[in-house]
Amino acid sequence: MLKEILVKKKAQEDLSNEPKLIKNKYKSNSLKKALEKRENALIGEIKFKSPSEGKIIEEELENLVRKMEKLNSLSILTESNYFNGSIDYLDRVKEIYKKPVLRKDFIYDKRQLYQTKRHKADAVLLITSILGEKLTEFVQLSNKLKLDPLVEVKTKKELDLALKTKTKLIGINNRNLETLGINLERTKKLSQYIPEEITTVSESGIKDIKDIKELEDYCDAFLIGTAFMKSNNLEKKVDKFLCA
Ligand SMILES: O=P(O)(O)OC[C@@H](O)[C@@H](O)c1c[nH]c2ccccc12
Repeated sequence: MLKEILVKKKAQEDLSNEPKLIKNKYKSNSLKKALEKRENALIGEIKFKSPSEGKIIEEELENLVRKMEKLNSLSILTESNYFNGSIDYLDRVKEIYKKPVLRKDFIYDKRQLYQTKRHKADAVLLITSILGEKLTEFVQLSNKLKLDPLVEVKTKKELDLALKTKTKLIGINNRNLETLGINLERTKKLSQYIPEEITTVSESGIKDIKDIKELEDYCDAFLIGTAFMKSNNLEKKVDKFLCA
């Protein structure tokens, strides 16, 4: 799956004119800091479609943001083919939501980091299985651009690579990107190797308070998308998760 997404993305995206920002024109909000508040350590994700769910929701982006505004941070899917996202969503969200916004996409080229910054995100997802040994350089450039990198891992080997970088945020993805299956045990298994000073985020497949209770001793924060998007009362769902 990951491979297909990347092939299509690379074929469509023209990064040749992406300006390299010299000055940091945009101030950014620290995602790590936002997640340090134990009672609001949630990243709410906006995604309209996904390979595992198909179509998820049809609603105006701004409406969704307003309903989620109590959350301390948001993740915005910007990949277009498989997730119906758009890079412009970042600008639209930042117009009305002043807390940290994470760009959720498939980053393979450093120019995408400048692009992310230009579209005003505060943080960026870096997927270890895409970047491999290049991860260190990408973390460095993200930090330089004041884009908090959230480094995503799925295996112990990927985690070892992530720990060699200067990242302060690590996300453990509970979803297998090939089979799309969920395994929450992965958070339990991998978190034990992550040093205290790093903020550990458990990503994907968290459906209800029970899942949060099961994992809360193993991580510092949660990234939740589908459960929010599919809820028939999003504001209430946000309140419920915030009280967990
Ligand atoms: O909708 P969920 O199961 O709550 O998952 C959210 C998020 O973790 C998931 O969208 C995700 C995690 N890593 C990714 C990488 C690319 C695209 C999407 C993702």
